[in-house]
Amino acid sequence: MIEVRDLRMTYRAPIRDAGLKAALRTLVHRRYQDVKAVDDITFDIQAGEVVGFIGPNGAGKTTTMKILSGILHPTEGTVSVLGHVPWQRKTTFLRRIALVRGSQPIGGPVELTVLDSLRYQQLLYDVSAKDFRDNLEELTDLLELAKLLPRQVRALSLGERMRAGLAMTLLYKPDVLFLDEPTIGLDVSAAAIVRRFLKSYAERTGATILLTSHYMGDVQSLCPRLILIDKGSLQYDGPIDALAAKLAPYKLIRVSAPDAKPDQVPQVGEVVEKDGTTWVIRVARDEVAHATTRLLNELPIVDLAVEEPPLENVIDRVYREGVA
Ligand SMILES: Nc1ncnc2c1ncn2[C@@H]1O[C@H](COP(=O)(O)OP(=O)(O)OP(=O)(O)O)[C@@H](O)[C@H]1O
Repeated sequence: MIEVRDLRMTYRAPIRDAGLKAALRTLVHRRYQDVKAVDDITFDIQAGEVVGFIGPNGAGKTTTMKILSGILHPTEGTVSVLGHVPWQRKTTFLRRIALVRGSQPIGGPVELTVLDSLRYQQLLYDVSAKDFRDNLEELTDLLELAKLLPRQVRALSLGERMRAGLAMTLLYKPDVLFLDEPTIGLDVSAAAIVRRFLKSYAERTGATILLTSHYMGDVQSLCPRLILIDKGSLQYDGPIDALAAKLAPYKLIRVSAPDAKPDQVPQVGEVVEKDGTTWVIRVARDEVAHATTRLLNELPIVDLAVEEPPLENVIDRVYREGVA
């Protein structure tokens, strides 16, 4: 469905010294600096997969998304999406894909009402009257749009714009969806509506989705697979569950022992959390069996659980220290 081979993108960014004089000088003599945004990325995505595409700020996620959706022409490499070269921008390709950007969910005229924007989209994408009625009914229901339909786009809040933007995009049922930070800036409940909607949309339609987000809640609830990039290079591509095992060399043991004395807890690892008589202890992965046995033998334990470290912590560590 999506094939990316040896993808590279270098921007030529204009630069100049500070000050008015320097600004005037650039009118006759421009200087540029090369910025490597994507540096040799290769991956495949199969039909129906929902993949989280993550990385720190400036990693190259948006650039890759723009190339895959046909907005940018890469410097090097080959890409095939639905059998098309995206930047050729054939109508048959554009009608089957969509790029939704959380920072700018609606691209059309802001004077139109939401319903008129949807009708405009119907014309642009040649959606039949029946499909329009059916899809609109379904999207209105799932995205809680009824009250928004008669309102002007310009007067919508960011969360409302996102919901309306998703409806406009999904009205023509694209097979491939590129979502660039779909919950950015949304409050907890608006983000939850968007997440719930995307999950059910993916399950019902079997759409292929590539999603970037800085909120691990998004990727954890939606994406069984993660692709992690940093400074334009691929760092990890695999199941989300295996990421912690590969990248975090420890597990957490949560023990609850109401009758234990505070100094009775054996030194099996670093205590990272303490709440009354419950301790969370960080233990090296290959020490877990030994540590658990000691805890069970030496403490009056009522509950013990071995947990993977939270995804946030793993990702934060990877962003700060890189992949070993
Ligand atoms: N039009 C452009 N001209 C020059 N450099 C650019 C341009 N767009 C992006 N860049 C640079 O390319 C690099 C990758 O940017 P990109 O927006 O793809 O990163 P990102 O992973 O989406 O980041 P974020 O999480 O902050 O949105 C950055 O160093 C950025 O400054």
